[in-house]
Amino acid sequence: MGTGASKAQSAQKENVVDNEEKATVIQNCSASTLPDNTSIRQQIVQSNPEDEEISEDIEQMVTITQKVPKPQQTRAEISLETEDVSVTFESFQHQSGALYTCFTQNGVRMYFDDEKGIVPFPQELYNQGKFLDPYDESGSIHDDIRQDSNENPSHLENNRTNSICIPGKGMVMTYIFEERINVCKYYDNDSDAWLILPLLWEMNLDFILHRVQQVKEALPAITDFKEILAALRLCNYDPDEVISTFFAMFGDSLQSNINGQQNFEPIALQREISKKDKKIEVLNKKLQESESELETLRLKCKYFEEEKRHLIQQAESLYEKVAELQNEQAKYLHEISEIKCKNTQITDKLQNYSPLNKGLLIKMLRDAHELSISNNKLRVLATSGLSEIGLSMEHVRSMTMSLRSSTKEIEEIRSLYQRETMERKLLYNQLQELRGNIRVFCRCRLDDKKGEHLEFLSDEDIAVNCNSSKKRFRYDQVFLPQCTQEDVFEGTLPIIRSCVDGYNVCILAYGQTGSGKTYTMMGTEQKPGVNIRSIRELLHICHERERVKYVIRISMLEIYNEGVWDLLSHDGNKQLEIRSHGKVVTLPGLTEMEVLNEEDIKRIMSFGEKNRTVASTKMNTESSRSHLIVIFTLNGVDTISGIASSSTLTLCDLAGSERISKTEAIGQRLVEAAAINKSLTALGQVFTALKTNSLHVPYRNSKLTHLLQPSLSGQAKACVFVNISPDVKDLGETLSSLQFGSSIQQIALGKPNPQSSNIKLGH
Ligand SMILES: Nc1ncnc2c1ncn2[C@@H]1O[C@H](COP(=O)(O)OP(=O)(O)OP(=O)(O)O)[C@@H](O)[C@H]1O
Repeated sequence: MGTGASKAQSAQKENVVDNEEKATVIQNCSASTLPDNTSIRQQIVQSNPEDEEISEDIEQMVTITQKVPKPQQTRAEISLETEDVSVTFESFQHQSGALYTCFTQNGVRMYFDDEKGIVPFPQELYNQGKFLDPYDESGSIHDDIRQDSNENPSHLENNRTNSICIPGKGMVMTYIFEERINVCKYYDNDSDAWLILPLLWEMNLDFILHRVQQVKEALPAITDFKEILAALRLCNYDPDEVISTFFAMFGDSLQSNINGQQNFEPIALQREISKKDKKIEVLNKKLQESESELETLRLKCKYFEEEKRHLIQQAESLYEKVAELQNEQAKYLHEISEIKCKNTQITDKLQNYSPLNKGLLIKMLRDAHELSISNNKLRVLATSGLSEIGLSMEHVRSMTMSLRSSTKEIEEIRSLYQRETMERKLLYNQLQELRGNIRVFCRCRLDDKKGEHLEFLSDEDIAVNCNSSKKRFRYDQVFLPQCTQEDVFEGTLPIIRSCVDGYNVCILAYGQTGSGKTYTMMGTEQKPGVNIRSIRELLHICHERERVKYVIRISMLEIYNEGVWDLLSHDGNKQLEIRSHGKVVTLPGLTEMEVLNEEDIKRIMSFGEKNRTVASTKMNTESSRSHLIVIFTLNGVDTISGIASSSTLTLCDLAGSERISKTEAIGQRLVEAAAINKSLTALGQVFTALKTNSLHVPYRNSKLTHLLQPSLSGQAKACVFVNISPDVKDLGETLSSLQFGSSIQQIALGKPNPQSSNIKLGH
């Protein structure tokens, strides 16, 4: 790997945010910026069958450019030399602000579509923007396509100048301008302006090809030239910048490929995962929108149901009234007709009928008439009420229909979402397998003093705001201050289980003093930490596997001032020597105690803790100035097959990681701080060597790394907790811890392999 790669590594740390943004842009424009040759050909032939010959030429050119011409190839070999082809480039400004490069070939206007490649310019786009006339109304060249009207080609004679043959235009001059996007332009004599040179033609420039080749050589894992070219454009044709951006995107996957392993699977998986993530995001959004639409419909439906009930009640009471009135009317009519009949009879008989009765009759007739009018009014009212009810019913029916279809749509989206999420999970697991087995978690201490400087962006991302810049870090998981001990243990559960399958497992807590390492590892009586929960889980799994007989032993050690001390020895604190034979590390004389249940473990650990306190008091130091290591050895024998397995679970509460300069230590404290610094630096060096697949991993640079060698080599699974304080006064230490953690995040221990090298204790 050349200088580009080493530059890339340091840039990777410094420019996490910048590179991530660029990476997103590169990913967005990659693979779609240049079309695939078959699709170009199809599209051109479809749009204009007579142009098959031209399309063949283009196809040939794309094929050649995709294969990357060897340096001795001349430009003539890869240019489009068909005489009868006339190409005119145009710029189309979409109302969204996007600028499309179009060109016209034999009367057909084509453009570079981000997804489909070269396609005929869609009819519907004509109304959504305008073609930029190289000359605006005032006669001057349009700003969006003009590079610099003062820049005459004759002034631009340097190594950024080139020339290229564009069919129909002949040789044109190209120039790489000093700006970020679309920097390669060609000089168009007809319009006297610098116009954008499409990527397809840009591939013909030696200047560009040389840089593409440089990136390709440094990163053989990136095989797509279109992607490299698009990235180069974004990075001002600086191959080093492109390399570091790709590092930010693919990290250790590129690293392992550089080291000769021709396995590009992780990159493809990462791409797949990021595609899936995007899809999931879209589906998620759609699901949310549909759900909120459904909620609105549900509310509307509820409202109309209420309305319907109300109207039905009204109609019922109206019907009752109408019926009552109709009865009354009928009664009156009956009475009237009776009276009328009697009246006629009486009139016939009595010529001089009393004027009083006549008046009564007239009054009754008038009453009957009024009753008939009010009856009609009621009838009209009842009819309109009924038609209103009919309308409401219609409304409710249509609402129910759309509710039903929305529910169906939501169900479909939900099942699609679940499928995508499942697929993502599968891909993620595959990626984890390929990456090796080191998980890095970040946990923030619970504190009222949480400042604005920490931003928890997602389950995996945390950002620190300092000096008006934002540094972003990605972990396997970020635990918020309010996360419980149960939540935190969930993350480590899978690797604890693999200890029973014969893997060496190591859990480390890293962070400054007071950041919550001991709380995470040991916890309290009521809220036990990872230590107790892990061993509980181990005991539980061992108990479940009836066929295998397990023997579990515990040892407890302390590393203080580069000395290893046995905390379980009964004859006071005993110093131990680390010996190694090949990959096997031994600690002759180390006390190991067999444990059968949780009570045994608690009792033994509290004995060890007491020994630690006595020792630290004797030495006038604080226990947080040493590394505490608890090792569980698990030996299993399958009672049926007789197969034996052996593994270790190493739990490590590291000493505070604060820098010596901060502690202002002198005398004994300075010696302590220097020892801690040495061992944590050695830990960092081990991780760096693992990251670069170095032939030599400096495990022996400190007692800590020497002891942890079997748990940090290719045959182990590890889990690192980076504990941070939310207090703004700890900002510096928080940043340095997060940086340490994120550098481990990119390490692959290698594919784990059960039952290999081990810590052999007490021999
Ligand atoms: N997530 C948390 N929730 C509640 N209390 C916490 C949490 N993390 C830490 N604490 C409390 O913060 C204090 C400091 O934590 P702890 O002793 O675990 O830090 P440490 O990093 O181990 O420090 P040292 O290096 O001195 O051992 C303790 O009182 C602990 O109970």
